[in-house]
Amino acid sequence: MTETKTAALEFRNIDILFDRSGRRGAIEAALARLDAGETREEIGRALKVTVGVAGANLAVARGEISVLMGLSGSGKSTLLRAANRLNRPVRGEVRIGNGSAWLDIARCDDETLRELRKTRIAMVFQQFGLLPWRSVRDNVGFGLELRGMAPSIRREIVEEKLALVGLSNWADAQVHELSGGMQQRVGLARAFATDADILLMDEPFSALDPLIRRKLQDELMDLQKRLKKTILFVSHDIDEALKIGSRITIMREGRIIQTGTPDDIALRPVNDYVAEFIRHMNPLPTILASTFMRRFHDLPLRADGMIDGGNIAIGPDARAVRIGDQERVATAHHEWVRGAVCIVPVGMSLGEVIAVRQRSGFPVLVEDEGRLIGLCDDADILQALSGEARHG
Ligand SMILES: Nc1ncnc2c1ncn2[C@@H]1O[C@H](COP(=O)(O)OP(=O)(O)OP(=O)(O)O)[C@@H](O)[C@H]1O
Repeated sequence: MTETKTAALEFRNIDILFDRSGRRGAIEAALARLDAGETREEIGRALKVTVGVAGANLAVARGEISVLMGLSGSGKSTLLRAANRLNRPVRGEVRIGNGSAWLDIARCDDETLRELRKTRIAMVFQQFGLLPWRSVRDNVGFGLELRGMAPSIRREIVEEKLALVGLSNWADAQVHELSGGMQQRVGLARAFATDADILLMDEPFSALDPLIRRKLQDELMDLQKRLKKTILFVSHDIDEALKIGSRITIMREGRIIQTGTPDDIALRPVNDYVAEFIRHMNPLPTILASTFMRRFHDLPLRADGMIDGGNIAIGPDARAVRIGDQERVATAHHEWVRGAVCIVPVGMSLGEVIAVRQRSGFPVLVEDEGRLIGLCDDADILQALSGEARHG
């Protein structure tokens, strides 16, 4: 399996059950019923055992942001918390790469687990998990302090991480003096300070108001470009998931329904349940030109040899374009001049394509690594807006 090679963290056949009955053998009985195909609800009713996660398989690749998405109670946090054994699976493995070998977090000894939590896996919570009576600096350095790191070295690392999240001037402030968004930055800095390569983020931004939330999402994506951590991120917001996730996993009633890239989820939902999530997303920042443009190789040629794009014709050298009986130049959108047709990159979002289309007044051409490959006209944009995006 190629995924295994590059995975930093891998869940294999994970079942996590919670016994509310206190009866001996309840978990084993629940597993037997689970294997016989009974639902979470049936098992809960019959045995007072909650199925938190069932049969979950997920590989999180090194350096990616993998988002767990689903409604409340779908098992996202339960699965996430198995990654540092805050929840212990009753069956299955949680594998983490350790040099050239794998370690099973679900079964390793306590000493190894403590070491992993200190050095490899850090967690950022929704409610920040900060110590309000400590200063910002002392919160960021908390994990290092626990590790027994000397104050002078600790201070250096803490300053560096505070600068990373833009809080250098707040180092001596008390945490309660900070706004929610700033407190969450302290949480991020603390996670970064440990140098953990795996970050677990449980709805870290959901307590924040929408503007701050979007800003922190942008900041996280920026930081991630530089730091290249492996991030497992829980969210119940499809827009957030599609924005920050390199891969998204949709969960329902403890089970994984679909794992895929944002495009897979948005354009190729495996069933109505996933499609329903997608119907509620905001397509403007999410859908990319690559997915709703018309590709040149799907378009007919005109008698004069130009590609027939309806309202626009594109010459064989692909820079000479014709609208009606007028020749136009095609130019990169950031070098736009009046009367020109704009060329945008294939990764441009629907919202931005609309803005460019609006400004130039012409259909928009799409390029990939310097080569023109397609176009977006009003009909393509409307189809994308109405959820009928073209498949890439
Ligand atoms: N420690 C626990 N003890 C008993 N039941 C639990 C425990 N943790 C989770 N559960 C149950 O497991 C199921 C999945 O919960 P989980 O918190 O993982 O869902 P979630 O998708 O993260 O939801 P939310 O978005 O509301 O946090 C729920 O039915 C929950 O009540």
